[in-house]
Amino acid sequence: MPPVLYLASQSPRRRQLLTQIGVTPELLLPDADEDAEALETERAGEAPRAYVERVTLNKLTAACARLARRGWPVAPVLCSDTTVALGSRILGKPTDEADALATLRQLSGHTHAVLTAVAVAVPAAAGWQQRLAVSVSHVRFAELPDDVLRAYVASGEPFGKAGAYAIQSSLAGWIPQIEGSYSGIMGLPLYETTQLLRDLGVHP
Ligand SMILES: Cc1cn([C@H]2C[C@H](O)[C@@H](COP(=O)(O)OP(=O)(O)OP(=O)(O)O)O2)c(=O)[nH]c1=O
Repeated sequence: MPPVLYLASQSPRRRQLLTQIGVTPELLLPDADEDAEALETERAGEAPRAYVERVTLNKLTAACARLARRGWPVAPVLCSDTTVALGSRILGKPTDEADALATLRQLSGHTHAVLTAVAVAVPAAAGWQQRLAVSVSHVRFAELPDDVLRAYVASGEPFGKAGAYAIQSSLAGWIPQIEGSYSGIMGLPLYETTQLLRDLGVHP
């Protein structure tokens, strides 16, 4: 029997969030020789929204190709990407401790945007039907003391996270205000995801 949904994501948070809305996905993780980072390459001058949409559709296309290559049963596929933007500047995942510290210092005392795109492909008569939605949230950080930032970076928490932080971590203690979607900031906007899955007849 094919699964209800494949989740093409290495993020344990996305799996946890999908489970929260009653979907237990089958994981469709990249093969060892796939270059997942290449799908997230930035283009000079590209706006954050265009970037997050393009990367998410890249992930989806790669996931559908993976399914076909493996000969796994055909079923709907879901992908997502989270991008942090300070104005028009994209703040990606930190490359090392210095980069994480520099990123967090830029966020300190300011409001930034968190954009999460979610895309779903469903099997159709000719290939796949694709749909995408984007959730945009705003997060305000208080002034972050340097000793707090240094300890946070030393904890390892920033790595693998867009913008070098997680809202579901201790740094939440320095966020006086968010506007938008808490689940979207974490990595999968549950309202938009539910709407897409309902529209496509995947999940009630
Ligand atoms: C801003 C923010 C990001 N994040 C995480 C969500 C994502 O996992 C990560 C952004 O990287 P993504 O490239 O969106 O996702 P990923 O590489 O972890 O997983 P995959 O591409 O396989 O789906 O940052 C949080 O967990 N909390 C936050 O508050």
